[in-house]
Amino acid sequence: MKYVSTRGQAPELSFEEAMLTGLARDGGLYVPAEVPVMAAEDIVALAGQSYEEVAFRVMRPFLGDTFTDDEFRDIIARAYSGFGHAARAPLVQLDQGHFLLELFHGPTLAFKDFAMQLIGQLFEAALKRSGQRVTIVGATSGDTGSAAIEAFKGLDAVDVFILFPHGRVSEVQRRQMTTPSESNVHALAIDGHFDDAQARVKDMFNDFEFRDGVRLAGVNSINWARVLAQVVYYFTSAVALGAPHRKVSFTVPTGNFGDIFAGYIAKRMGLPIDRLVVATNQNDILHRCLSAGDYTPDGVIPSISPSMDIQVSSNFERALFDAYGREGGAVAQLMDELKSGGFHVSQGALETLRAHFESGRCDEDETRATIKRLRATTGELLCPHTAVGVKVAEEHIRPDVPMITLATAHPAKFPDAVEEAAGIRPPLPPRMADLYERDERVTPVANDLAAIETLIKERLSK
Ligand SMILES: Cc1ncc(COP(=O)(O)O)c(C=O)c1O
Ligand SMILES: N[C@@H](CCOP(=O)(O)O)C(=O)O
Repeated sequence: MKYVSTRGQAPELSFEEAMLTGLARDGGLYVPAEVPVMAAEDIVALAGQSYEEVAFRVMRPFLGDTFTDDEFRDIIARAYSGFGHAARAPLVQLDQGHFLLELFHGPTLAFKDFAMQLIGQLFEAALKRSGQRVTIVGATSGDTGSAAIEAFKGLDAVDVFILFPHGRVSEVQRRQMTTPSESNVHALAIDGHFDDAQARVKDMFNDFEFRDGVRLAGVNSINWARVLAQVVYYFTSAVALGAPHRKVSFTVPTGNFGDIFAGYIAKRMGLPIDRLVVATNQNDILHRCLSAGDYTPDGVIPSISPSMDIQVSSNFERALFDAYGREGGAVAQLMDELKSGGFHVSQGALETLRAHFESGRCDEDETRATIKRLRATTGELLCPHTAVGVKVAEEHIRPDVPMITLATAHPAKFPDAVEEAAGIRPPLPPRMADLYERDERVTPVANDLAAIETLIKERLSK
C-alpha cells in the first residue's frame, strides 16, 4: 500500500512513513494511492463482531507490512481498553429513522480519542522499533489537543506541543490540556484563532530546516492514520442497522472535514452510504462552497460549538483531490489561490463533490433550541456540536434510509452552553471530578512562526 500527496510533488510513502511524516513535503496531504474495496460478504461478516475485530478487518489492508497481524491486534486492543462503553461507539435511537452514534466514551470525552488512542500506540510501536524520537506539534480548537496529550503524555520517544487558541476553547477542554504534569507535554495558548494555530503548524512543516532538525511529526487529521482510524465506526454503525443489505446516511458535525472524509473513505471501500451530510455552525464555509462553489474564508466567528470554529478546512483538500481527478497540479493551484484569498471549484468538480456530500448550517439560536428540544422529547443531552449535527440531519432525513448523526463530544465538555440551552449542568464523569482543582501549566505564545519555533527548540534542549 502506497500513499501519494494531494499536490502530486512529494515522494510516495508507505503507511508507516506517511504516519510519521504527517504533512507531505510539497505541502499536500497523504492519501492512499488506491482505496481497498471490501467485498459485500466481508461486510456481512462484520455483524456481531467486537469493535476491535471490525477495526482490525477494516484497517488492515491500509497498513501494508508495517505491523504483523498479531502486533496490530495488540495495538488495537490497547487503544480501546480505556473506553467507558463495551460497544466503544454505541448507537442510540432518537426518532423514527434517526440514530445517534455516541463517540464520546473515550478518555477525553470526544470522538478524537478513537484515532488518537490508536495512533499513540502505533507511534510508540514504530518508534520503539526504530529507536527514533519525534516532536509532535498539533493545532487544536479544543478536542484534538486534549486527546493528543492524553494519548502521548509520558511516552519516552515523543515530545508533544499543542497550540490552542487563547480564550476560545471551553474551560474543560483547556484544563484537559493544561493540567497533565508529564514533562513531555507542552500546552501553548496562541494569540489567535484555530486557523492561525493550524497555519503555524503547516508553516513549521514547510520550514524544512526546523522540520528535520526537531524530527517534526503531526497528529492533526492532516495525518492519514487519524482519518483511517475514524473509518471504523462508520462500518460498525452501518452494519448494526443492516448494511450492506440496507443503505444508511450519516450527518457529521464538521470543521476540518476529517471525520466526514473518513465516511467518504468507508463509502469508497464499499459500505453502502447513501448520503454524507456536512453540518456546519455559523462558520459555514463548507456549506457555502458545496452550495455555490466559492471557497473564500471570511473570518472565524466564535460560537458555542468552538471545536467547529474553522474556516480553512484541511481535509477538504483530500476531497478536492478526488473531485479534480487526482490531479495534484490542480489542487496545488487551488491552494495557492486560497493563500491569496480564496478559490472557486469548477462545475465538474462541484458536481462530483455533490454526488457524495450534502450540507446544511445551524446557527447559534438553532443550536440552543435543538439542545433544549431534544432533552425534552428524547431525554438526550447533546453537546453543541452534536446539536448542530442533529438539526441539519433532521432537514436531510428521507423516510426509506436510516440517518446516523455522529455525537462527537460529551455534553460535560461544554457545561456553560448546555446549561444555558437546557437548564441542566452536565457533570464530568467521576474520574475527572477533580479537573477544576488541578494545577494548570500553559505558555502564552504570539501568532508568530519564529517565536513558536524558538520556544519549541528551547524546550527540547532542556
Ligand atoms: C466535538 C467536535 N465536533 C466536530 C468536530 C469537527 O470534526 P472535523 O474537524 O473532523 O470536521 C470537532 C473537531 O474536529 C470536534 O471536536
Ligand atoms: N476540531 C478540532 C480541530 C483540529 O482538527 P483535526 O481533526 O484536524 O485535528 C479540534 O478539536 O482540535
